[in-house]
Parts: sequence; C-alpha cells; structure tokens
Amino acid sequence: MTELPRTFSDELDVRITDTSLRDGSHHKRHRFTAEEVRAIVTALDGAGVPVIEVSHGDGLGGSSFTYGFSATPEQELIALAARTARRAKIAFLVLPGVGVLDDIAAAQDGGAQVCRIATHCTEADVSVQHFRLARERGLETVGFLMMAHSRPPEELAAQARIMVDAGCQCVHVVDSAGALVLEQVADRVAAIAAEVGAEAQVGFHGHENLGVAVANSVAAARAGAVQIDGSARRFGAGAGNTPVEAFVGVCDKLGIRTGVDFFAIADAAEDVVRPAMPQECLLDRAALMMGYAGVYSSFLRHAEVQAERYGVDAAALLVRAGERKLVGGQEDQLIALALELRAAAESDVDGARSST
Ligand SMILES: C[C@H](O)CC(=O)C(=O)O
Ligand SMILES: [Mn+2]
Repeated sequence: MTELPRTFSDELDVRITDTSLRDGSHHKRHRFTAEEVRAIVTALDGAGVPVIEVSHGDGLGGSSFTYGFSATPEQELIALAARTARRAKIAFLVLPGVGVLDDIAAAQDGGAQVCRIATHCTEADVSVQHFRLARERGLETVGFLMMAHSRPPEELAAQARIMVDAGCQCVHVVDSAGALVLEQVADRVAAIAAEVGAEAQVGFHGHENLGVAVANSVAAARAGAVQIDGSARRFGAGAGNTPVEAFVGVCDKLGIRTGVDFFAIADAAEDVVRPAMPQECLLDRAALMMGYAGVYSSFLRHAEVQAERYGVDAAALLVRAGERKLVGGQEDQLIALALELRAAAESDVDGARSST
C-alpha cells in the first residue's frame, strides 16, 4: 500500500469534510431549516467531524429560479453553523458566476473558515479571482474540479495547476456523476498530486451512483488524497455521497486515521441526519443511469420535475443528458431533452396508428 502523506497532524491521515448540509441540499430541494442545521452541526461536531460544509446545493447565490430557492437564507445557516460548532470548521461552496466575491466575504463574516470553489473540470481559469480573494482574506481554500470522470488525468492535472497557482490549497477530484471506478479515481488523484507536489493537497468527493463511493474514497486516499468528502447517511445528490459513517468504519479497519468516532457518527447519521432527509438517497434506476451515463448528480431532482411535467421517463431523460454531455449550469436543457423524448414517443404512437 502507498504510504499516506501525513499532512494534517501526527494524529490524522485523512481529513473528512461532511457535506450533508450542502450536497444534501439538492436532495432536500434546498429546504433546510435553522433547527435542522443546528442539530446536524451539533451531532457531526460531537462525533469529531473536522469540517462541515453548509451552503445552497449549488453554492452561494444558488437560491434562484434556475436551481431552486432556499427555505432559509444560506448566509444565516452558515452563521448559525459557525456559532454552533465547537471544534469543526465551517466550509462553504461557491461556483464562480453563481456566487460572487461579496458572497465569499459575507460567509467569512458569518464565521466560515474554509472556502471551496468549484468549476467544471475544464474551466479552472474562472476561479482565479475567487481563490485570490479567499487567500487575501485568510480563508483556507479548496478547489473542486467537477465532472472529473469526463477528462483524463493529465488534463485534470493541468487544471489543478491553474487553481494552485491562483491560491488553491487542496484540489479535489470531484466525481459529480458517481461515474468513476477505483483505478480511475486513483489515477486522477495521483496525476494531480504529481503536478502540484508539496504546493497543495489533493482531495476526493464521491457520489454513490455505482455503489462504490467508499471504495473509491479509499482508492483516493491510497493514491495520495488527504481530504475526503462524504455525507452522513449519504445525504447528497443522486444516490448520495460517500457515507461518512461507513467510510470512517472502513478507515478504522484499514488503519487510516480520520479522527472521527465511528459509534458517534453512526448515531448521528441514524438519529439526527436521517430525520432531516425527505427520504433515503436511493441507488435506484435513475441514480444508476447517472453513474453509468456520467450525468451530474444534482440533475436528478430537476430531471424528475421535467419528466413529470412532460410525461416522460426520468431515467431515459438522464441517459439522454449523459449522451449530450450536459454539465452543471445546463439544468434548463433538461426541458428541451424532455420535449424531444415526448415528441419521439408521440411519433412512435402516430407511426403505430398509421400502420394499423
Ligand atoms: C454544485 C455541485 O453540486 C458540486 C458537487 O457537489 C459535485 O459536483 O458533485
Ligand atoms: Mn457532489
């Protein structure tokens, strides 16, 4: 086994960020209440989770007609989380163009300490001014290369270089579609680690759409990732994220030190996080299609809405989104694809009628 870099402290091999209060926002259609945030932060913090991400699912500024309106303003939730956590750092996500520089400043004023900046994996250049501002303000920075399955390791490494040169301290391979499998994760992590060397860390953010998020996270750690994302009870987009409680248990057995108490995080997932979820995150047909076809996990809820509205099958709609290689920010194109599917179904019916 590859030696794990000891980057955080003598006691920690990987640092976990729980993203149920951000990625889970997609699953909950951005309806978190203050009480849920307080309860979840208290439970995760008590279990020893070192970083807790809180934001609209699509990051700061995501509350909109395009992505869905938040029930509670995200800056209020971030400030509440920061007041509640005793040990954990509060992180937030920003997608340049969705969130703006002032949003970063406001989140920091609310007490957040970790700024995570996400771009499509070929567009790291749009994050440069955001990283610069975050570092000027003394925030810890993380870069997200989203839809990382869609480009080869060497291209991701070149994009990681852009982020690191701008001030990113840890570049995450983000498996937005849950489409990567084992070596595909390791190769991407290793390529970025080789590119950035001692200048930055590497991280991994997994989704469960092919059922291998925990295994992928271990593969990432063995390839050199020292920050790993997950969500208690898999509370995230698509089939959900890497289940933190299972990842912690697996790490305990492998001797990878996370600093999180397995029994406490298992209780938090079951007793506190699950009650805040509208339903379990399912590895059902639609989620599987996303992993298999490489579709952005947060499209799931949008696809369900359009499938219902236009009377088409959500799984078929997601497969078509994969064929068209849609990326985050193209949620509206699901409407055009649903109309195409409906037109194709109607012409099949017309064809069948005219041949009888
Ligand atoms: C904005 C996205 O939900 C970020 C993310 O978690 C992913 O790409 O996965
Ligand atoms: Mn995600």
